[in-house]
Amino acid sequence: MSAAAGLSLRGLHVELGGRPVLRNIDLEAEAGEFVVLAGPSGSGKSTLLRAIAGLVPTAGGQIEAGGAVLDGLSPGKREVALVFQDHALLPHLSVADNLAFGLRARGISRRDGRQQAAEVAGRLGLEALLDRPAAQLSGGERQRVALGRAMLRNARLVLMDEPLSSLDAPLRARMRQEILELHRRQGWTTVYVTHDQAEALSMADRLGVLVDGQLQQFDAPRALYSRPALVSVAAFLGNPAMQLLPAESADDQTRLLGAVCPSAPRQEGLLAGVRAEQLHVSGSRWAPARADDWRVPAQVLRLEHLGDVQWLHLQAGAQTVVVRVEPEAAFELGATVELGLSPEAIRWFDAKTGQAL
Ligand SMILES: Nc1ncnc2c1ncn2[C@@H]1O[C@H](COP(=O)(O)OP(=O)(O)OP(=O)(O)O)[C@@H](O)[C@H]1O
Repeated sequence: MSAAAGLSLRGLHVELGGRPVLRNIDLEAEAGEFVVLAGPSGSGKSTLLRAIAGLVPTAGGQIEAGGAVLDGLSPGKREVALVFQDHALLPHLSVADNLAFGLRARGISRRDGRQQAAEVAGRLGLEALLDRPAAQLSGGERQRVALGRAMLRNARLVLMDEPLSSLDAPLRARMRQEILELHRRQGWTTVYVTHDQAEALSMADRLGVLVDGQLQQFDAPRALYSRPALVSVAAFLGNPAMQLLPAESADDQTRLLGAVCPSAPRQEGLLAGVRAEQLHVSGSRWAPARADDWRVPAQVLRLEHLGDVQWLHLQAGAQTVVVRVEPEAAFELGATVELGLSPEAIRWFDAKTGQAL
């Protein structure tokens, strides 16, 4: 139904209320790619989508989709579909009328509009609901209608702004798959905004992390997770995020990552990034201590039991760290355990610049 199209942003700059909200954004997405944009609240994710759609003015840079420059085109001329978190449906209109909404403005007759709406409803499993008012739909059904609208928009590029955030967890997991299948079937280039870690890591072909209006890193999710280029990405991505331990400061910290880590780079002002699943602890089956570990005694501060996993919070010198252990592991509060770390698991950062070494 829709032609595939890539997206290219070059030096994109947006100011709102006299303040820069997006700064010098460069991003190239291939046609058919599923791009996810993640980042803390207020980092500019929605603004970036709105700028691509032509809903906020840009103060510099260029936006190209499918080889066509979009700057200067009105939103209606951009062939871009937007799917919002609240679905933007008209509650009193039927599913059919919601789907067909906007087709009339594009010169499509009422009869053709209804026929196209019925076809799309069939593909989304909504055919039995065509006459039902949108207000009487479940969250998942509403989400499907919003996706159906994007399909009817005949869009080259589809922008989704936290489309699943109002759904409960099991439905969200199912809709993730539905959205990915639809994206592939339709040949869309999709830019998907979320602050959900699981969505960002599992859905993206490539993932961009925005912090404070700047695109920090744009790469495959696995690369971002295991090799963050910046402290800002390390500190955002993953649940829990990468733990950043200062390597040079108080005596205790030096003990953790100086004396105990003989091959640590001899440089001041470093941060050692480690993930909870890369730390080892005596008494755990999932995270057993290994022979070549650097080791340090640590005290059990707290255990967080989440059903399928436990997070063990430890105090090691002045540092608190979290280790992932099996749900049945038993640790006594206040007990001393041995915390271990394989030197090769560490990702080193320059504390001043935030850059990975
Ligand atoms: N119309 C506006 N006028 C002035 N500032 C705005 C306007 N809209 C957004 N902002 C500011 O721009 C920044 C980015 O907002 P944006 O909604 O793009 O962030 P976000 O990353 O999508 O956040 P969230 O995850 O909370 O939705 C925020 O500081 C916000 O306050």
